[in-house]
Amino acid sequence: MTSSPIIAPSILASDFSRLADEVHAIEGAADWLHVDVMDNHFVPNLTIGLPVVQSLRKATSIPFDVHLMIAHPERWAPGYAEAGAYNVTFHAEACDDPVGLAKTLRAAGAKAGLAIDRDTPVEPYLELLPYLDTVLIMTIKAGFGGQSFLPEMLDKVRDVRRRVSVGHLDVRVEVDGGIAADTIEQAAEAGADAFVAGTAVYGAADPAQAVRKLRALAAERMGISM
Ligand SMILES: O=C(CO)[C@H](O)[C@H](O)COP(=O)(O)O
Repeated sequence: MTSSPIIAPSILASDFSRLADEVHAIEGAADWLHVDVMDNHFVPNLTIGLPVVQSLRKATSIPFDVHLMIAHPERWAPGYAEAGAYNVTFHAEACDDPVGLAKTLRAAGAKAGLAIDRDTPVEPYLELLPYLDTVLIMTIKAGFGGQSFLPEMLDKVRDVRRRVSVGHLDVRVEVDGGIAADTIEQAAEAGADAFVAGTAVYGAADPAQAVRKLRALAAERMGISM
């Protein structure tokens, strides 16, 4: 199955003092809004949490792609599903029972995603794909925006894509970190079909136009006419 590319701008790169306006700037162009939740524990950075997501949910209809870079995701992830997140992704490195948490998220009405950080191999998690809706391959070390894309992470993307294709699974293969006009095509060619972009979108003069350009580049490489 070939799916249209998903472009998910990361609000981490937006102006937090004007969060709702920043979201409205990409509405109608972007597919998902990527929401980076960091706890100053699992990663050294600290961003936003559930109250902000609950408030923002009322300000826009764009689907939320929540990326939990937090310890003990089993304690917090269901709250994001209940707050109306479309997709809730937690880290493999932080979770003892990924299948159990994925089932909980689905029961709460969300899609379930598993994130794999830079230094984590993907092989042990390939057998979990039937329980997942998204696999997020970090193309940087999780924790900060604005880092350089790591092309060596694309072997993980290829591995996941191969397993998804062979198993005829309905799983999005998402990449996050350093995705921009000069890197998105490599990621698409490796098999990614969902792309998080922070700096490349919110650092652009016209964020909506930047989203459209990224989607066109990805679609062309995926052989999809838009
Ligand atoms: O998860 C993240 C950081 O851990 C961000 O989503 C990611 O860094 C996106 O930002 P950029 O496109 O600027 O790299």
